[in-house]
Amino acid sequence: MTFATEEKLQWSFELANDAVYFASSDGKTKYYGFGKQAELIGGSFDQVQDWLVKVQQTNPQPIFGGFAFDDQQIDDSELMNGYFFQPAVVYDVVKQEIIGQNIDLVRQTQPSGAEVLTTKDETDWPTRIQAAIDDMQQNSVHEKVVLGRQRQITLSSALNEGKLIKSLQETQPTSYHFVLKHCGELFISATPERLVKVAHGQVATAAVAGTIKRGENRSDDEKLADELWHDQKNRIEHQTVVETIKANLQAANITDLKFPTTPQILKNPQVQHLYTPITGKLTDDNNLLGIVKQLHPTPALGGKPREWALSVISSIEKYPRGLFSGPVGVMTTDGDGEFIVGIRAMWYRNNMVNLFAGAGILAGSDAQMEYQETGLKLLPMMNVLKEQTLHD
Ligand SMILES: C=C(O[C@@H]1C=C(C(=O)O)C=C[C@H]1O)C(=O)O
Repeated sequence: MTFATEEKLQWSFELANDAVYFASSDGKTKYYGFGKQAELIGGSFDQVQDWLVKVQQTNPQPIFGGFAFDDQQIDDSELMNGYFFQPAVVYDVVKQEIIGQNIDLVRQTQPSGAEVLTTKDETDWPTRIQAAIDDMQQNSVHEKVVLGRQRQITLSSALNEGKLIKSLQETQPTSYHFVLKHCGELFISATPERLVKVAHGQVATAAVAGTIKRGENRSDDEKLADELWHDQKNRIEHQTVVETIKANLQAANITDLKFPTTPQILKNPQVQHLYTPITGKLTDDNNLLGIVKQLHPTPALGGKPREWALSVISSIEKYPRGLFSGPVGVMTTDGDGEFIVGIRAMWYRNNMVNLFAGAGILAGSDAQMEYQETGLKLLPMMNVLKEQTLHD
């Protein structure tokens, strides 16, 4: 039997009530899942762990989903407060394997793509984040907080979901892709950031923090990368993330930690980041979700100290984040799996989307420059929306 084409899999999203698409930037993982044989809404790390064991005892098949960033609730959502499900069928594109009940994938007539009708930004964001900058200038123990903003967009019609996945692949080829659909809501992310991958006892994570724009040409781009690499503010911001991840991995009993001593540069079409890959070994007294619980939120998404940063985030940000900047991903059956950080993201429902972007704020931050940086981080999803109206 021939394996389904990706085009067919993408088009099948439209029909499914519950669906998922997850692809890693290294090309080693690519799944499409449809239908639902089990679900858990809004579970804590421990509840998801218990549920996972139970569900996979009955059906040893992959589970997909995500944890909300924090405890703040989004009232009108069944997806954004945390959602996990086990699809009835999973198409493993890399292995060309079908896991679960084979279903008939029928090519649908696609709706025409959605057009952007109105856009609302939080233009008062720089003024609001200034309070956090002032606080950090006065209290040196308050080192870093990542503050986010949302762009609310109304669309002329529903999103064309087949086109959406194709656009992610074409416009964000160097990112992870994650699309989670449940009852008419979608969470979409084209993130550069892995939270943790566990495969055969090996643990891989990374610090991604510190950002600069891309250059107009190669030499300009290299100059900007060099500027980022030598910039004190960005290096401190990055080092905070590296040190915290290392300490948390040690606390999670991960051994054999390996990482380069200076950061590398990670390039996406819109921005470049400081990047430090970190690897280690899993010991018997922990597992994938245990590590996620220990790491989340890293200071790349929360801040340092963690509890202070979380309280600043909930008081300064206007709306709860939901899955934005939360751990989202897949858990396969043998304890392996991968969680990424749900950034460069948007939430769709009822012809509306919220786009999300945040930036690491330090005592030395300039609020207006951070606003511009978040503007660049909104571009991946803006580009995906733009593609909705283009003809194939
Ligand atoms: C919070 C976001 O990005 C995070 C913040 C970064 C920074 O401030 O330099 C870089 C990468 C991410 O860890 C986002 O994209 O929304």
